Amino acid sequence: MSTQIAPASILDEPVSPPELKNMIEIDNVSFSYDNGKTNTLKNISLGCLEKRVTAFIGPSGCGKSTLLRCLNRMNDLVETSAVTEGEIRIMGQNINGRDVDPIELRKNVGMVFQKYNPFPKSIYDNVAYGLRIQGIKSKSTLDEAVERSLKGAALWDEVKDRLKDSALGLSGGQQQRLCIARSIAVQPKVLLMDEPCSALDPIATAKVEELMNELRKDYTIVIVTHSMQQATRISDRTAFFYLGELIEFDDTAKIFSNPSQKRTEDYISGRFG
Ligand SMILES: Nc1ncnc2c1ncn2[C@@H]1O[C@H](COP(=O)(O)OP(=O)(O)OP(=O)(O)O)[C@@H](O)[C@H]1O
Repeated sequence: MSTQIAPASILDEPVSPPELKNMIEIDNVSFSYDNGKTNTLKNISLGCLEKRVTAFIGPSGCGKSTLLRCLNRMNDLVETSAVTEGEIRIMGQNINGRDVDPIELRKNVGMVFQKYNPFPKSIYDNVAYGLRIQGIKSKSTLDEAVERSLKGAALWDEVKDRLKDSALGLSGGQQQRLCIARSIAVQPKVLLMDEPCSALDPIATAKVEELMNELRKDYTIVIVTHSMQQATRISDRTAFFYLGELIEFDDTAKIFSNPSQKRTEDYISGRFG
């Protein structure tokens, strides 16, 4: 079955070697926003391989962001919401267990949002923020972490001479890479990205995509994207959702060249969504 002409992957090693483990295990998860009256997510099971990029795709309202926010318990902020069934494990630990502190969880599971949201502080202070709230005061430790994180976010060369300037003076693409630097400064294991390029122009998008290829060497990445071209370029595996259900989950190359399900085929070929 041929679908659409998909652009080539930009990833260095797009294969999934069998020795890779699942960093995230989503095991038969249902989720409700309204005290269990209706389930927005229904019986979702999938695993996200460590140091690989998993893309969530599907039409608006299918539950991609909801599932992403379940992974660092951001949905806890909605009082009436809950995982009604199943379990999510990260590094083998049930993240909804009673002993899990969501603030601790979020140190390991960072998040980058659609609308870049630097603090109205200097570039340096933005990146150092998470470390300072962990109580780190040593200037040399902070300097080192700021440089490492900005290099890791491919922003160092552009800002190294103006670290004390306001982050709000950077371009949109630079602000998004600064937010990525802020997330990786605390050395999480997982990076969740909710449409990180949707507010960026094509050049800034290309930079963030190249950056993701680099970040994937150290982090497990889960990205929600509306762009099927982006999913093809930067993800190893893709999950297609529809009306709160996981319809198909497979290697990205397979999903976009030879999907098993008709609904996946219809979606990626633009017949709906
Ligand atoms: N805080 C909330 N309270 C109640 N319902 C919500 C909340 N957030 C999302 N929903 C509902 O849950 C469903 C799934 O929304 P979600 O944002 O996860 O979908 P999505 O696939 O990410 O959509 P989009 O691509 O448009 O961002 C939608 O019907 C939405 O209205």
